[in-house]
Amino acid sequence: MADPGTAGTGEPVLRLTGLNKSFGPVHVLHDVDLTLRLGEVTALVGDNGAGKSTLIKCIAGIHPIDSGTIEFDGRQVQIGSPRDAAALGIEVVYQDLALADNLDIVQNMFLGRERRRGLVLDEDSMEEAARETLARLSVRTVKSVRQQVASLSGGQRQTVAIAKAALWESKVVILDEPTAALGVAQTRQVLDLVRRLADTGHAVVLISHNMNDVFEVADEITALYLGRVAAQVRRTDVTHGQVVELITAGRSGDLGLAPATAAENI
Ligand SMILES: Nc1ncnc2c1ncn2[C@@H]1O[C@H](COP(=O)(O)OP(=O)(O)OP(=O)(O)O)[C@@H](O)[C@H]1O
Repeated sequence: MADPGTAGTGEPVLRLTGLNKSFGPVHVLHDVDLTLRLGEVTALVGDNGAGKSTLIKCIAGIHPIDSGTIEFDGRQVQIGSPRDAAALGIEVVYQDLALADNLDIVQNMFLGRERRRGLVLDEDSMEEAARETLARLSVRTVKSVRQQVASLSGGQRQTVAIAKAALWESKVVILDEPTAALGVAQTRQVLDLVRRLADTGHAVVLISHNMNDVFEVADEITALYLGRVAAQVRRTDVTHGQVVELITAGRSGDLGLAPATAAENI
């Protein structure tokens, strides 16, 4: 029987309990529980409108929550702004990547958080840190950290955005459909990077509609259905078909879920 939120082996870093979020009369998230663990990739899946973006925006401090608790590193926290999220070590890579084309990789990785020595930018230190981060993540697809982002391929841009998120001693990195616009080879590279991000100690959330990506790289799968957690299960405990059922019907008949994890009474 699946045991939501406790089956993983990594250390829990972020725990959401009973999270609710409405926009006016529209109740979007219902009593959402979610545990993220260091060293693990949690795939967040769900149909269009299931509430994935809303959930990550609550974690990222963009949407205030209506009720529920957020624990980070074992203590209860309030995340009132993206700045609060970043201070805790939560980074989000949105689909637009938020990279500046006219700047190089180093400038992008430090955009808005530049290092200075006195009044001048400490270019050497930033360049070194950018190189180190890319090396730690075994990124070999980027030739020079002084390359302009405008000249990079889609996969390289995604790589830079992910490395940027890993630069800030972040503990939780949330990736919104990182492979959506990529071809086969670049998808492969980005999935490898997602895995390495977890292997270097981060808790990674991967939002994806692609079951192959999910099964390739996730440790844990959380399925949202109409704003409720239909299941949080180990990837090795489920089949593609069962996850598709969770996404499309909010339950899977042949999956032995504890009652609390089944999206009942919807
Ligand atoms: N600012 C808002 N005001 C009102 N309703 C909203 C707002 N943001 C999201 N919603 C509603 O919340 C529900 C969940 O949307 P959300 O974007 O979180 O889903 P999603 O799972 O990310 O979908 P997709 O896969 O299409 O991105 C939808 O019904 C959407 O219309």
